[in-house]
Amino acid sequence: GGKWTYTGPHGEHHWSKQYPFCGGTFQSPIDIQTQLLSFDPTLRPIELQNYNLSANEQLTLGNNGHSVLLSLPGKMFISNLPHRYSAAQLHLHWGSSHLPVGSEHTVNGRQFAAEMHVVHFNSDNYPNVSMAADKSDGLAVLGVLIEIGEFNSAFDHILKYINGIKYRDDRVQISAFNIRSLLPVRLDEYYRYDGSLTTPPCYPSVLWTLFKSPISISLQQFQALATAIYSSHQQARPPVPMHSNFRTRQSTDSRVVLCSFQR
Ligand SMILES: NS(=O)(=O)c1c(F)c(F)c(S(=O)(=O)CCO)c(N[C@H]2CCc3ccccc32)c1F
Ligand SMILES: [Zn+2]
Repeated sequence: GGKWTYTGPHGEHHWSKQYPFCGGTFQSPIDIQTQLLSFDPTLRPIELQNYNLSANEQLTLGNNGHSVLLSLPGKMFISNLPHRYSAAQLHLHWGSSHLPVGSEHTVNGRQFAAEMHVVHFNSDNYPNVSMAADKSDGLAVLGVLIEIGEFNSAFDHILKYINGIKYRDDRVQISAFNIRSLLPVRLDEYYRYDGSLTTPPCYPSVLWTLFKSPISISLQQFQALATAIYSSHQQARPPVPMHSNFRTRQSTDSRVVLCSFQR
């Protein structure tokens, strides 16, 4: 991406100067206020196809200076949305080792340690994620809240390679695995709203699905993520650690957040 950052002179309060949508409507993330949720019985359990990738496939794990990204094959898709939404990539947002709160979405003001986003694009209407990114029906992102707790062996498929992508534009090839194992057990309980990319260009093009159940990773796994990664290139001086790569909460305005569950 461009030269935007999360703090300083190119931080989020300056994004809208170069990326006008960042100052617009339908922005993400937001605080999910559970008292204001509207139950929608048409919100069915999320159905995922071809998420169980085999170990002899390879995926690219990379550092783009803003996040840690895992490329995903387009054969993975969500099958019960208004269009087929095919997977493009997943990436993470996290806090810092001193402040282990770094989720983008919050629930009743509670910020979680981290958040994972699985980015999909409308492959019925567009050839790739870049062409879909600025279209109102272009993207569907699955959000997973991450808290500190039990060791997460599924996450270790990614975290064990973290020292190979320390610097901006580092990339490694990793063995694929069952991406479903990164998601919570309950795919039937989620929040749904219309929002945006949480990074520039902030296009209001995202159908957000945020699962109610957080997943857990261990403190050691979190610390590895929070301390291993730099936003700067390997040869850059001084090195710029990457942490707290989350956008602050945006106003919900007149949007109503739907939920797939009662109680
Ligand atoms: N939190 S989020 O889900 O809104 C989100 C990000 F947080 C994020 F960092 C990225 S990015 O590609 O790493 C950085 C510039 O878009 C994307 N990238 C997506 C969106 C647009 C686009 C276009 C081509 C390839 C990937 C992406 C993203 F969708
Ligand atoms: Zn994201």
